[in-house]
Amino acid sequence: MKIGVIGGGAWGTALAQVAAHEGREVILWAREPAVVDSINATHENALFLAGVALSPTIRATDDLAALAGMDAILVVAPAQHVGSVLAAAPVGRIPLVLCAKGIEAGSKRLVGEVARAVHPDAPIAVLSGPTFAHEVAAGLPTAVTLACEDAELGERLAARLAARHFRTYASTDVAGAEIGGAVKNVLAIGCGVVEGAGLGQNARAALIARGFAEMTRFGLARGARAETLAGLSGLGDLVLTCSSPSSRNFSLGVGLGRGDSAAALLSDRRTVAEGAFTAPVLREAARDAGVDMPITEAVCRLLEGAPVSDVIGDLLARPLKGEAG
Ligand SMILES: NC(=O)C1=CN([C@@H]2O[C@H](COP(=O)(O)OP(=O)(O)OC[C@H]3O[C@@H](n4cnc5c(N)ncnc54)[C@H](O)[C@@H]3O)[C@@H](O)[C@H]2O)C=CC1
Ligand SMILES: O=C(CO)COP(=O)(O)O
Repeated sequence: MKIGVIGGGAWGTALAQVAAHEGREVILWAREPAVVDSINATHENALFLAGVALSPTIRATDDLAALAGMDAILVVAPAQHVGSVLAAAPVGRIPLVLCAKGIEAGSKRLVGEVARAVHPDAPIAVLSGPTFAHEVAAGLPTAVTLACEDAELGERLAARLAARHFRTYASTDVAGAEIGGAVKNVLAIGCGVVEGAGLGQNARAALIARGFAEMTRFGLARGARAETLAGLSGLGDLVLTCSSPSSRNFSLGVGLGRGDSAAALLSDRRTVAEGAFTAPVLREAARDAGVDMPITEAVCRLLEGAPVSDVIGDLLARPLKGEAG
């Protein structure tokens, strides 16, 4: 089986490593010539996944045309860039496995909707779950959701992308898998703020639980299934990303919680914190759908520069309500 990977960041590289270890032929497209050279010459991605010895069979390229004829293409560019990169890729009817977590600004589309618009003949699947790239690349046990509306294709892809330490659980709920991954990044920024501002463990647990309620309300309004949101790609990833400074979203939140500005925190990073881009568009999408998302609203205000004490004070001052509400 020939696997193409679009995106030479940490996650594209880790997924390429899993596939190559399973004996797949892997071609990875990267945007940065330095990544292509580093992978081909030294079998390491020194820019985005330094210190991991990659399989020498992974071939990197800067030419999207090299992905023609693959059996499946993993799409691992940041959510805001998936549309433009896919538009230049020779996809046709090749199954696309979408691995980015986010909502496109402006269009308010999930990544699957973006991919369908660009390549309407390509079957779409979503791979999502609690997956820090460095752990996956190190061969540590990991489990993900592999969602595809075509159940038979989904099971085939799940079998072919799995490895002994990388368990894939098939699902047909594409929207559910996508929404969990997109929303958890925003909530992880909020949990980071709690950490950075020293608000305590109780507050963080409350934010995870009430954040999950938000994710569920939004997901159900957009056609997701509750069991998907409670699974690996929803609650599973929410718990991971909200508990660890390994998360770029969580660590962005820690900086905000300490009083640094979003602009300063985002300006000197090469890696992506998807929640910063998803938060404003998620807020718009939630308002469109008539869904109350107070934590998402709070994260947006913090990204816009509102003082932490004001935002937390306003969250706590909201009228009391029933837990199911
Ligand atoms: N790193 C991780 O542990 C995981 C990441 N993801 C998701 O995978 C996606 C990619 O993230 P990472 O691989 O971590 O990236 P990264 O943060 O390691 O690297 C940044 C990536 O963004 C790309 N990029 C920057 N500007 C671009 C542009 N204008 N056009 C196209 N690409 C551009 C770079 O080429 C590079 O591949 C994100 O949606 C992320 O949420 C999902 C699961 C785990
Ligand atoms: O999606 C991830 C883990 O599942 C990675 O999280 P961060 O993008 O916040 O680092």
